[in-house]
Amino acid sequence: MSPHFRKLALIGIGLIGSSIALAARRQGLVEVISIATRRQETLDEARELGLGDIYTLDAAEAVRGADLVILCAPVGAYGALAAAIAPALEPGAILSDVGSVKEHVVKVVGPHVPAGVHFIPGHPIAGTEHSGPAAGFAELFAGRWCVLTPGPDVPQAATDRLVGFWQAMGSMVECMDAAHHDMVLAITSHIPHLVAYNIVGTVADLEADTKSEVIKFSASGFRDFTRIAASDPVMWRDVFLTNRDAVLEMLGRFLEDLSVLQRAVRTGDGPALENLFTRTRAIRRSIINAGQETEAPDFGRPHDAPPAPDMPFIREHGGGDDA
Ligand SMILES: NC(=O)C1=CN([C@@H]2O[C@H](COP(=O)(O)OP(=O)(O)OC[C@H]3O[C@@H](n4cnc5c(N)ncnc54)[C@H](O)[C@@H]3O)[C@@H](O)[C@H]2O)C=CC1
Ligand SMILES: O=C(O)C(=O)Cc1ccc(O)cc1
Repeated sequence: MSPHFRKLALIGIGLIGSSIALAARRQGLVEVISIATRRQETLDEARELGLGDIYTLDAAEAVRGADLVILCAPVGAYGALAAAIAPALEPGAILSDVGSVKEHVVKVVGPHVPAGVHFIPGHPIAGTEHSGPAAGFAELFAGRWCVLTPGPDVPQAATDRLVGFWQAMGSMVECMDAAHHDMVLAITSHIPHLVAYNIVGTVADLEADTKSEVIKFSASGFRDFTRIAASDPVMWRDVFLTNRDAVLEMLGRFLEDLSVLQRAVRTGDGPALENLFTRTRAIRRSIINAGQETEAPDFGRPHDAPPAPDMPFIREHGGGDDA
């Protein structure tokens, strides 16, 4: 099944939309890229960066004649966007997205999808704390997972085509149920971001003199949190508004475990602390050994940076039979 598309429409052109534009173009996966944004300023920036071929403020106009449409805006905008583009979607087209939550997307986009259009929600588990059209880079998806959550009515051939598209951009692809995705991502991505926003927020609320001391002497642990807590406020607001149940479920467990740790610290329970820290160190090592992370993550390369030195990774792990 060819991962090649005639016309790719990207609705929203921030970090993820621009990275798809650059990667799809570099891999020769599309003939024409049309880009729609809400604001003229963002559209002008995308044009200056040469990310596409057609630029418009009208999302319906952008999707006309497209055989692949990917929503790349914050998930809170998806319902209105789906309603706007629905009448212009071509029969046989694939409609997908990149949102960090999936059940909500199925709920707000699904009802607008016309018969004959194949709706396959997606989520590349790859990103940085940067946003906007200039933040994207073609290697963003290399060696990273992309989750697809096709419904039962989607023809296998359409799913295979989209799997091929992501693999050709270097991703490893897995299909799963939307609710399962949301539960897994709540603990692996959403709660870590909430914790980072919280710890940096705690520092932000300290008295001025203590705060400047913290910033002056911040060790790498706190600095790592500040990177995550610099992530896009609107995007993350929407994640927590739309994945509420799974986040609350996982937050409940997290707080229970934090209470256990609090008790261990209060009672001076060294073995309990050492035991946990030994188990968590093993998790980090298993992630490194699985090849999903390097000791020094290379997030945030600018879009015009030279190809990442680990690009052969694409051939080893992506574009193969991971789906
Ligand atoms: N930032 C990250 O690391 C990752 C983000 N995602 C998902 O990708 C999507 C886009 O995120 P980013 O590219 O990081 O965001 P971004 O903030 O860099 O870009 C979003 C773009 O969406 C457009 N937009 C914003 N509001 C809109 C509206 N109301 N209607 C139409 N267009 C609108 C604008 O063109 C804006 O540039 C989100 O749904 C997010 O959950 C998925 C994986 C990683
Ligand atoms: O920058 C980071 O550390 C991230 O965690 C990037 C990220 C953000 C949101 C997603 O849905 C997937 C990946």
